[in-house]
Amino acid sequence: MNESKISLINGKLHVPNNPVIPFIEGDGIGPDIWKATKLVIDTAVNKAYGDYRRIKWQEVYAGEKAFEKTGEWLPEATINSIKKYLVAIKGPLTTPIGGGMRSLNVALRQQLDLYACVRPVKWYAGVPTPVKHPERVDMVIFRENTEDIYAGIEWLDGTPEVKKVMDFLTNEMGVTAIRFPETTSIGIKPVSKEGTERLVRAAILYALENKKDSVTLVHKGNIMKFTEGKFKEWGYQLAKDEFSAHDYEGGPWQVIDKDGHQLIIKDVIADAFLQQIILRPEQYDIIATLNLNGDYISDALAAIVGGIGIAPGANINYKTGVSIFEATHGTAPKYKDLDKVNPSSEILSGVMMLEYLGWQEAADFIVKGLKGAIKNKTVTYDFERLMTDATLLKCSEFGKAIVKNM
Ligand SMILES: NC(=O)C1=CN([C@@H]2O[C@H](COP(=O)(O)OP(=O)(O)OC[C@H]3O[C@@H](n4cnc5c(N)ncnc54)[C@H](OP(=O)(O)O)[C@@H]3O)[C@@H](O)[C@H]2O)C=CC1
Ligand SMILES: O=C(O)CCC(=O)C(=O)O
Ligand SMILES: [Mg+2]
Repeated sequence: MNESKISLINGKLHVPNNPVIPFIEGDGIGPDIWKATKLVIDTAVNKAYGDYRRIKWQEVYAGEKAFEKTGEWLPEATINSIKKYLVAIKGPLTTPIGGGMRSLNVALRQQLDLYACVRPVKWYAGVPTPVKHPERVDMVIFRENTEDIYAGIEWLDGTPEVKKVMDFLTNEMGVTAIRFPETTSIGIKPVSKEGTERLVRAAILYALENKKDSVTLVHKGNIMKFTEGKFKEWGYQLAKDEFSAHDYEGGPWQVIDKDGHQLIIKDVIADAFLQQIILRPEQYDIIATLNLNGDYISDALAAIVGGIGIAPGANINYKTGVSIFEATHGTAPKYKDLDKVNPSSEILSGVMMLEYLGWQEAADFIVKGLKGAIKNKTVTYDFERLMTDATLLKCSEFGKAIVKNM
């Protein structure tokens, strides 16, 4: 057995003391935030475990760097390496808008079947925010990561393909509601029972493990009845079938009783949810939602606690153990190579990765360092511009400030 390979045995992650962890540096601001992140993670692991534990980083390629080196945007070797070593971390990758290739980020999630995009959102004291009570926000988003309109099934207006689909819809399916059939592009939104169930199951298990008060199914089921509506129905049904949930105050809300703790399963329509997270965020803990809703909600919630400079995430398949940790934000191209942006999103994704490995002591050192740097008002531009008397740090300097405060 290769001692430095993380493995999943009987559903449990086995982590050697020197695990190989593949990383993708990323495009745009990727190299800057990765440098700061690597420094912070390596220092925290060393501080927590000395020479006993150390990550063996293995660079794998995707995006612009991959194209330069191999002529491919997402080489097979990268996918194979992540499958082999199970746990990986990545920087953001560029996706052209409109035409051009499909998202490499989405491709990685789909090819590795990383069905849960897990994005915790909470406020760190001292971070400037646009709301009065950011401390009331403490949520974890479970975003379905492999289906919905992100599956990329779409046809461009004016092509023979879209004409074929249009003919099928009008002639064989009796569709009459397409307003301008000659100039319409078409996209398809697949949402399955299996896809919904594995996502909602992961959200409920997380909520029970962490003794949270509620899981909220966020959907637009009033309009998209058979996709978003079924997501809600399948979610409630799973709570009943697998967790013995029963009606709460007459239903449709459910309640799960476990070890003297009550977990409420509820639902809310997505637009109403987006105003309630600003007005009454304390009513929400764990959010389970479909892919597009989850994308919007991630950035909206991040803004409430200080912006996407401090919004971590993970893409996980709980069955295979394969996971990629990554910031919620993108490549912010205007800041490329300026050593300017906030590396906190990537660093906190590293914290999630360490927690996933069970290396809690190292994760705790990073959070302590981050809190210290923010408390001292030594911060990057995104926070500094909203604070008074703060010291403006570069991306790399902020990494060092975290290390200093560990
Ligand atoms: N998972 C991934 O790899 C993702 C990739 N993308 C891709 O990234 C590219 C750019 O997307 P775009 O829509 O501009 O979104 P970005 O998230 O890249 O940037 C939007 C704005 O967010 C702020 N921001 C982003 N990252 C940071 C940071 N680390 N610290 C501080 N502020 C930050 C900046 O705001 P300000 O201008 O106010 O300073 C920036 O201009 C696209 O190709 C997109 O497809 C997008 C999201 C996720
Ligand atoms: O892949 C992309 O370019 C965007 C993805 C995204 O916005 C997200 O996952 O939050
Ligand atoms: Mg997004």
